[in-house]
Amino acid sequence: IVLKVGSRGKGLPPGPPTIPILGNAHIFPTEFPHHKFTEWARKYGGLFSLKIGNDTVVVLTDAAAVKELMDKRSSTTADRPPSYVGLLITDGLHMALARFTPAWKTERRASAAILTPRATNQHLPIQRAEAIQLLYNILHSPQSFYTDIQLYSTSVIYSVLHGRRVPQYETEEVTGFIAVMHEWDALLEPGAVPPIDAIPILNLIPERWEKWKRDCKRVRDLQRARYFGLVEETRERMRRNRHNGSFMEDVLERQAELGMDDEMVGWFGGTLLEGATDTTSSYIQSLVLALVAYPEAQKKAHEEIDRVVGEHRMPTLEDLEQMPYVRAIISETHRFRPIAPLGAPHATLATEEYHGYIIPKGTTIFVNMWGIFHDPGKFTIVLDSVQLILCSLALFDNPEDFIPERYPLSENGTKPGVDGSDLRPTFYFGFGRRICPGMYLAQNSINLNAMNLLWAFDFKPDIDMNGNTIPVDIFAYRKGIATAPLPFKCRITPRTASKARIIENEFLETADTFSKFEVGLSPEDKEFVARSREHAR
Ligand code: HEM
Repeated sequence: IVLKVGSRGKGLPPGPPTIPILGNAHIFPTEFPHHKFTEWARKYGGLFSLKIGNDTVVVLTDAAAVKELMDKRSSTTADRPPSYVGLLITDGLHMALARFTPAWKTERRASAAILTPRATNQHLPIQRAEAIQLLYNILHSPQSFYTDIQLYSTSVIYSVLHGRRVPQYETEEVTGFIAVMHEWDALLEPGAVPPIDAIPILNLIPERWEKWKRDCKRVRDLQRARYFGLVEETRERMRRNRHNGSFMEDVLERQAELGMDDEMVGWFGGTLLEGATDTTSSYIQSLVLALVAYPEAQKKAHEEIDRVVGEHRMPTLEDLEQMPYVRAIISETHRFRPIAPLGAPHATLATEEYHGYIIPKGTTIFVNMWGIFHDPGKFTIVLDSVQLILCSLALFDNPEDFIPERYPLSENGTKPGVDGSDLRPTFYFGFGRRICPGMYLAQNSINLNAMNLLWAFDFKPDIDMNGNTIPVDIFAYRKGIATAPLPFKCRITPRTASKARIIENEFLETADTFSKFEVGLSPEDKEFVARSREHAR
């Protein structure tokens, strides 16, 4: 019986050879697992399995299987694998980690009512104002573009959720929040804590010998203080009739109708805050990285945006309709560097069968987005005659390159002749009932910032003291379920003096939009806001 633990049972999809008891645990990748999973997918197929002790993991690197199992059969694949750390820190109330529980369903319902395309459009003015703030910050201190992008995504979601913006990166609301969130991410990394979900007996080790348990407690206390404090601040403002149309006001007004107690409201707000920040900033940072690394694509986008928008005004969301190349750049950034290369793990609520394979109840499923979108069989393209000659008239395998030209050729960027209909443009936002509830809000942020940044700036590699170019490293990414480029340097300059002037003027006009969100600021932040407006005048 012991020897059977860890073995791949009959009917499971194939996978790497197992050893007794551990199964594949000894070879489970702990860093950038999407690379190893992609290698295994090429060897074992679009549906392969791993055994971790008695637990089963299935990895999907086949878009048709994803469509069928994750979207169409979502009623049985919408669970999450158990997370002891998640339970310890958030009592199972973190929407992104929660199992398929009544609490998750309640939070999901609450987000669906408020994060629809129509509802998110109400938040466009603050997104637009923060996007102008980002341009202004980059214009004046281009070297801190990386943290200014993080400031953008944090401030937008603070305003949307709690009606209270954060005006500078250095403020505790940004740096403290990001530090704790990264500590929390580290605790969720495979291997960071003993495998209590698979071997519950390990939980009997007393807390004084388990640093990770003390870390969980500290993270829990810090997160509760922030998230619950923010809800209390919003509640207090509502008591004083100082409503400003924020998302949490709506939740608090409908709290009883939504069936949410105070604990749930606190963690709900916290989950949305976490879900919105690193993801949006990671996307924009990857976009900048790609523009620096691929000047030809940047040049074409500049030409298009100049043709459609011109010199004398900033782009608006409506302009995007007329900019197929900029739209292609937006899609290609998702494909080139998906922010969650393995999505977020789902788990099965019942046994499923697919193409003769058995996927038992309780299986963890990863969608290998990296492997799907970096498949040379699907994403090889030929650009033009010059490249054809360079490649000796052969198709070259280039999913690793940033080539927006894929998109005008097919909706999902697959090479001509390959059926990409199992993919969809929102694939990067997840699947079935678990699809990202912040998708529309995120898309507005992405579209606004992609257009603004391309309209306003030239992005070039940094140069050293001797004037030599320092190329960016397009592979230097942070570990974790949600990745981001590591901080990098580049030169960002305004494309024309008149565009710089427009940014200055538009920045002054944001004061009106910002005023209702500049509540509860610390004295330092208030002074910072007053100083930067004065300086702009
Ligand atoms: C570029 C931006 C973003 C990307 C690429 C992204 C992507 C994703 C992905 C892949 C998932 C996992 C879905 C699944 O399990 O199948 C997810 C879940 C989630 N996202 Fe996003 N997201 C983004 C922005 C946002 C924003 C702005 C918010 C909040 C307003 C948000 C809140 C969440 C939440 C709460 C979940 C968990 C949903 C659940 O488990 O039911 N995300 N996101």
